[in-house]
Amino acid sequence: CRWNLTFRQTFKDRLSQRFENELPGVDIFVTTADPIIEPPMMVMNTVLSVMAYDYPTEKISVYLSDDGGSELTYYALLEAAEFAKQWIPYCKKYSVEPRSPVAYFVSIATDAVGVDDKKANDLAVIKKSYKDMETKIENAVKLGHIPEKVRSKQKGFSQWDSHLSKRDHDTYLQVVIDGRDPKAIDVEGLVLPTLVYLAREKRPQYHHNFKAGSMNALIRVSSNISNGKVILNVDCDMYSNNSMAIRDALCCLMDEEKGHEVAFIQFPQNFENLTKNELYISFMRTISEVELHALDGFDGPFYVGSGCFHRRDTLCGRKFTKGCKSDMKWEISRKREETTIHELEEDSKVLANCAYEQNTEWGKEMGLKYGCAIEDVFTGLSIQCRGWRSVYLNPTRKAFLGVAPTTLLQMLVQQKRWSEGSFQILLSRHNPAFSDQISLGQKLGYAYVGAWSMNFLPTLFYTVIPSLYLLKGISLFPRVSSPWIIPFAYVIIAKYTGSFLEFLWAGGSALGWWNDQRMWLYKRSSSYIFSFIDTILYLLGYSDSAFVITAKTSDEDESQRYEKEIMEFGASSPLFSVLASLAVLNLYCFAGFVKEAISLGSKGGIAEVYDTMALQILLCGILILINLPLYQALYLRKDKGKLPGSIALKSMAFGVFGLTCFNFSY
Ligand SMILES: O=c1ccn([C@@H]2O[C@H](COP(=O)(O)OP(=O)(O)O[C@H]3O[C@H](CO)[C@@H](O)[C@H](O)[C@H]3O)[C@@H](O)[C@H]2O)c(=O)[nH]1
Ligand SMILES: [Mn+2]
Repeated sequence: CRWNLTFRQTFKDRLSQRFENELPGVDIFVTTADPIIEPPMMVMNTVLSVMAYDYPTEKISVYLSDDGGSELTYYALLEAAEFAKQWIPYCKKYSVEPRSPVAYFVSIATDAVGVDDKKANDLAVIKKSYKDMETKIENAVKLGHIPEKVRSKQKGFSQWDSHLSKRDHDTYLQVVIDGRDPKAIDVEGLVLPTLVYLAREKRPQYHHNFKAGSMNALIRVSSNISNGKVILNVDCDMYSNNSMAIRDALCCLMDEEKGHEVAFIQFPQNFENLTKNELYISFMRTISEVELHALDGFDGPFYVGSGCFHRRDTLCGRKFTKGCKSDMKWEISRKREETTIHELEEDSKVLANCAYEQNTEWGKEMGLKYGCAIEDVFTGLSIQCRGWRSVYLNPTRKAFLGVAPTTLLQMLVQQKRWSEGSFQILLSRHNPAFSDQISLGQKLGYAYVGAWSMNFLPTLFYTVIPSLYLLKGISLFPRVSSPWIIPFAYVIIAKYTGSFLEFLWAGGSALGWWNDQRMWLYKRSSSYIFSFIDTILYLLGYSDSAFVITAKTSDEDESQRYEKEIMEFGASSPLFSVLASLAVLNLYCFAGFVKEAISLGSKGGIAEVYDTMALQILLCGILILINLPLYQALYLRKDKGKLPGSIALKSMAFGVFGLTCFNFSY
């Protein structure tokens, strides 16, 4: 994975010089699924940030897909559209960065600007408008529905009159800002980007295919409304942190020599809410700063969902053909200038109905692929198998910032979904090994993530067996005094110094690396076991794969502990039962060994023990150190984030049971 790291730099001024008047239309998709887990205010900040890109506004169209089918989200979008009229000109006037209002307000030190200054005045005005919008939206959210007074003012709400539930409703679609309308202008009189709300039809008898389903509905609806040649897709928490990102991506897509081979440009997933030592997701650092750069050296990175620019036609199944340079036209084809907005809405709605995809290639060769827990990687793979390459861009000013999981359980559940999806790909007939279109390096890249799940086997082996044998006094590794220790010592030292230095190089902290080792262990000994079992059951037809949405909020207590980097357990999940049982088993083994060693020590046989058992002592000892926060959560902590008593009991019972079995079998 580290053979051919590739780093790219773009020259945006040259893009402007050559192509400023021929820049393509860009359709931006934001997906949300639940107004509770994904608060409308957060979603609106993302929407506003992408509406305000440094790019000709008439060429930007923003589509919000709401799988929650919630009128609260719709209402929030109406309010955001009003606020955009002030926000977009403000951003352009002061070259604001980042362009998510809330992130911007946090980032500027208010006391730095003079009071009578024009800028300070503008800032106060814009802040006030933002507050007003926020109050209105939050009040509606608190209330749980839209007050009749507001409802009656906007005919769009009447779509909800027939609403049955989140899983059973018509298509709701409204062009909130019609970019073609000469009256759709901001406070400075400049045109606004097009803004569309979509909640695709949901019926219990049709599978909705989660995010992939909503993306496909968006692809069709947008093709009927703005038909931008480039599609950017972001998760609802991933706001734009760099207003130049569209131009960065276009530098790669419009490159006259190589651009025609490129299907998509992936930016890394970075996070805003990280603590100093990244308690849970420090591994994303290695993925973003090292592994994706490495894949870029082998014909391109995976498509990892958020922060990715696609060519519309390659996303819809187009094959790469050598010498197709000439028909890559970029002109904007704003469709149907003459249709009225009402007509446009009505015939776009049909495209988002459940039955539309029946007996079509959607979900197979068209659009995002269905039937995999990570639709993104699966879709990217199929694009690469059609001969395209992809590009990884990681500018210094991060292009997108999102919300990382803030509890251990959220992280483990997310990891379960990711490893399950990768394993599904590996076991399917789409296994990249069979493709003759993708390079060996890329195949190895897919194999590496595909095998995540299976890693639980060696991990379980190494966390259980050497410790049990340590207790028994049976040595499994070479003696320290034997030359056979050299390969072991070499691998251990080289691997860990390597990964430590790399982590620091990638911008992490020493403690962050230590946390990373813990997460390495926890993912492998919980998420991966369950994803392995679930994938096998899924293949045998016994279970259906689901998409558990990652929560993007946490309560006051929880976030305080997160800030202080205290690990959050607090739930009785089977994932925790496994982790606690393994930790307790190791504690017993180590304690038993220490007791034994003390009595041996008094008889003088201790040196022999160290010589024969050194590696097992090291391994078991490190497992204990790494598990310290878990023991605390089991036995010492009193707050809500501790492990529940039931898990303490279970893990103790398992520990005793494990030891007894082992004793009897030996
Ligand atoms: O039925 C659904 C479920 C999810 N989503 C949206 O999908 C996005 C990602 O969901 P999240 O719970 O945040 O998942 P993550 O694990 O953080 O997301 C990563 O992994 C997913 C695949 O597992 C990809 O879809 C994402 O793009 C990628 O960022 C969010 O905007 C959701 O609103 C939907 O639109 N419909
Ligand atoms: Mn997410």
